[in-house]
Amino acid sequence: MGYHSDEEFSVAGDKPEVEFIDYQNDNTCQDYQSDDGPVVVTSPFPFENGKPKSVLVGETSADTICIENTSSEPVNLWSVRIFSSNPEDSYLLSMMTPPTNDADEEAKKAFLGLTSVEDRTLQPGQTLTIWLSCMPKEIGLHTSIVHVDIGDEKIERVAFLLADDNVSKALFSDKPYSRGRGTQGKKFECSTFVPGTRPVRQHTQGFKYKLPQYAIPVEVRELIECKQRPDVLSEELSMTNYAKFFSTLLVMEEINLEEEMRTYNMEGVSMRRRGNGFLSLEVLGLAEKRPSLVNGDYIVARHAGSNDRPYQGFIHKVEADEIFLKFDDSFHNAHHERNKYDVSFTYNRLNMRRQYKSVHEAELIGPDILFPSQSRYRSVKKVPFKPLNPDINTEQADAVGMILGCRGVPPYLIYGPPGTGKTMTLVEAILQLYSSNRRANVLICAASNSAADHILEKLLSASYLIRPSDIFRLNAPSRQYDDVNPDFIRFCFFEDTVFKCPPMRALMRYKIVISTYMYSSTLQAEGIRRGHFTHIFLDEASQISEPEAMVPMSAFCGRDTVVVLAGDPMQLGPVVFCKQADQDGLGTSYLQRLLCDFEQYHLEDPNYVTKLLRNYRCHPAILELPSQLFYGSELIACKGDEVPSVYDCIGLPNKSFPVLFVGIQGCDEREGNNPSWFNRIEASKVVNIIRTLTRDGEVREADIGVITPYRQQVVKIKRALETFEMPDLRVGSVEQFQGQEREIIIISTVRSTVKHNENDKIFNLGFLTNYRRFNVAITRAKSLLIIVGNPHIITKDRYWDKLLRYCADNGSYQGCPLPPPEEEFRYSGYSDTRDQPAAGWEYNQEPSDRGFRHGSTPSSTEKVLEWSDRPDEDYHSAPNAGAEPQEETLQQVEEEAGQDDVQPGQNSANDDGAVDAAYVQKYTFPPGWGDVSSIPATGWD
Ligand SMILES: Nc1ncnc2c1ncn2[C@@H]1O[C@H](COP(=O)(O)OP(=O)(O)OP(=O)(O)O)[C@@H](O)[C@H]1O
Repeated sequence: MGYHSDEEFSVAGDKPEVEFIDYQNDNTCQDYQSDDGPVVVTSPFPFENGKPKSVLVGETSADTICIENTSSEPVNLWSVRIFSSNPEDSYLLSMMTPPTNDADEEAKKAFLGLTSVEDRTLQPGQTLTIWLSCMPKEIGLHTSIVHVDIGDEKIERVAFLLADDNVSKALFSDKPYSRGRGTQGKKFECSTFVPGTRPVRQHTQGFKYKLPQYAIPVEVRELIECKQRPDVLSEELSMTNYAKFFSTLLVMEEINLEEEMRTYNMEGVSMRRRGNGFLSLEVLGLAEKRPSLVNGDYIVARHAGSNDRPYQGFIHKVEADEIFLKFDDSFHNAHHERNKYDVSFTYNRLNMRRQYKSVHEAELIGPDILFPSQSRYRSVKKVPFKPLNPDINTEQADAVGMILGCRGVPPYLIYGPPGTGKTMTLVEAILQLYSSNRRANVLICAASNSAADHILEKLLSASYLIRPSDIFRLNAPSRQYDDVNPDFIRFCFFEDTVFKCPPMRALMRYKIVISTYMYSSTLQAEGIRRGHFTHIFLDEASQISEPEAMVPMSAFCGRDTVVVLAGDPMQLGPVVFCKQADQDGLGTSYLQRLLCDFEQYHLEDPNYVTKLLRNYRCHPAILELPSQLFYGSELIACKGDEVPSVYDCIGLPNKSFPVLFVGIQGCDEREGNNPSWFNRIEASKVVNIIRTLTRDGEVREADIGVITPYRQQVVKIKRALETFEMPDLRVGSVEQFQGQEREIIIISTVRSTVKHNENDKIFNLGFLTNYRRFNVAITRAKSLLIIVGNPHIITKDRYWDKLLRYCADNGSYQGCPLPPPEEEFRYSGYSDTRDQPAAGWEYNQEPSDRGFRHGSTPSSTEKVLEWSDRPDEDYHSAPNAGAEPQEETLQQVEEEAGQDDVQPGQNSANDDGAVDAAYVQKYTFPPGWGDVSSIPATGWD
């Protein structure tokens, strides 16, 4: 289908450049060669496996455009011309075969590239062959629009080439993506099974406390599976319904996780006999933790298609994509290599059980933790102290003084925007307690292993004070020994490189214990009682759900325990997979509930709370935008505004503005059955920037961090960096960087394809549209922030667009042509209720105001009206205009979004970095073209 119009082409001088043409993998402009008219024009550079053809930078690629007159009359070919190319002038037309890369110089010189071919007659049946060639100088997508003006027809062809370099080429994947994952949720009916052989317990000591099962009550399960809302969720949260309320939310979450885990079930698979009496099973995706399985988990298997009683197989070892299992002996004896099995994975309930227990026991610790009343107003006597850290400012010192003066609950809160020294204040308070109060026993909890290590690191930087034997870093056995910084190993307890909880007598000797929230329950199992810890510090407390926060609190809070929470509700919140549970309260952190529901916190009574606003981390230019967008411009930049000259090597366009947007049109892809996205072109660009920065040795690799929202992009960038041996350079997700900082942060945004149709322009940016993730990502850099991404995609999200314009307005944009400023969207809603600044809460945008205020959640109806009210864009020049809209079902989209970078049981299984849930949107979009609005319409309508 070509485009036919009665209008004339625009005059040459008016023609716009191709700014951006998008495509989708499986349907392209490639089928436009069968035109209705008498002239047939072929499309150059057909897609390969649904993707643009890959070419190497510096090499010439050429393909033909054949113009055939199929009529019985001669037709006049008025012109064939390159209407526009991106990058500019990257394509040429010619009447002869362009010289190949190894052709001699003379042939190359003799080659005459044109931008247009004019005036000739095509006889009936005659075919004219014209060559379109491109020699990319840069990596990224190269596009060209070719116009053929023949007889009465005007026909358009669009060419795509993706220019790779050696780094991106090495990341190329020829494994096509398929959504197929296991048996897609097929329920494996088995109420009982033949028990398997458990691995030997990793704990040498018998736990004094046995964690109850907390089986899901049948009636609650039925209710939730029938999509009915349990009554308790409509009640106001109180001391009497606290355990029931949160248990119900946990059940909803657990059922969701079970379903998710079932989608990995497999049918008709084989197992292999391995040494030491194991059977091994290949589980594709295991390396990416899809599913997340660790030693001690189990699967259930039976002969394929049978209804036999199934067998339980415990996982004794996990290696790459294989698990090593032990079933009952009878299963092993009956096994033949040719046997086929149906396999069901089970969700690891351990962390859920810890949380059920925590909410049940929370009722025992009384209302001062759960519902700190205003009637029992407290007046804390600030304790004077001599700061150990000479840098701490007045507000931080006040907070420490108050913490030292606290006697028992309610909790004390330190909250404030990124980089305002919350962790530093906690560290000062801990060190003051340690050095001045020999009775003090401190427990510090963090949301992930990396966050817990970060606190250990900060404490150790004052190591002249702390005796190493007084401090202990508790690790779960599932944590890999090699994952721990060798400097920290002496603070851990392990046997044969397996981490353990030390025996009670050793535990009692430590003055400072650092753990993740979840694994702190092991201390209780080991015998530590309530009241042992005089102080409990909960860092990044806004990142965890209330039941998670209750794990250490309900286990260890005695009457006199001082509890201190630090966090920022505008940064990443709790990980919740079930949308309903998320909305009903599981997505609200305990810290947020205190700030929201209790006046003494809400009004920032200094007896309960300190708010920090001085930012010491970021260059003022890095800070300005997040301060404006999320903190009512209240943030005070305390870092100097010098930009080190060592950054000149990357050619900062504005030398005093260290926020650089590097625009690149790459290709977002997925491979195998892994739903996470990657973009090899961006990966290569990131590596290139890193190599330029570190070339002279003035910038250390440890000073650089790479943040990208997609797990697979993390893998690809790490792989690309392996070649250049940069082990100290951290590449991770936003979640893994929360609480952390680097001199230089490079963000790779990955997404490069937008899907939408005429009526529904809701964007498919997935993880990028979470404002909290955005806020965390852009506030990690101290001196230089570089964003590598496709500006045409990024601009579709309100916040990323602001960042893009912020860079452009300050002359700090490099790369492909910028999209025109988007029509100012009136955002009455966001991509979902969690996706707006603090659902139910928001920082007040009035600088004079206090900061927080209650807000209301715009309804989704408002959002739809808003979008459908937008004037229709000009679609008729789209090559697939008129194509049948393809509707993706909610389920498909949920599957896609839900799997993006979140794995059920990930935290439960490996106690590792928390990840935020994907928030699901419903999209309707056509196959074929993406951003149809960006195809130049001039001349064709
Ligand atoms: N009073 C201060 N003077 C100088 N530097 C400070 C001060 N307070 C904090 N910093 C520095 O600011 C940076 C951020 O501090 P910190 O990590 O404690 O902030 P945070 O509020 O916990 O950040 P986030 O919200 O991102 O977790 C660190 O480099 C820290 O050393």
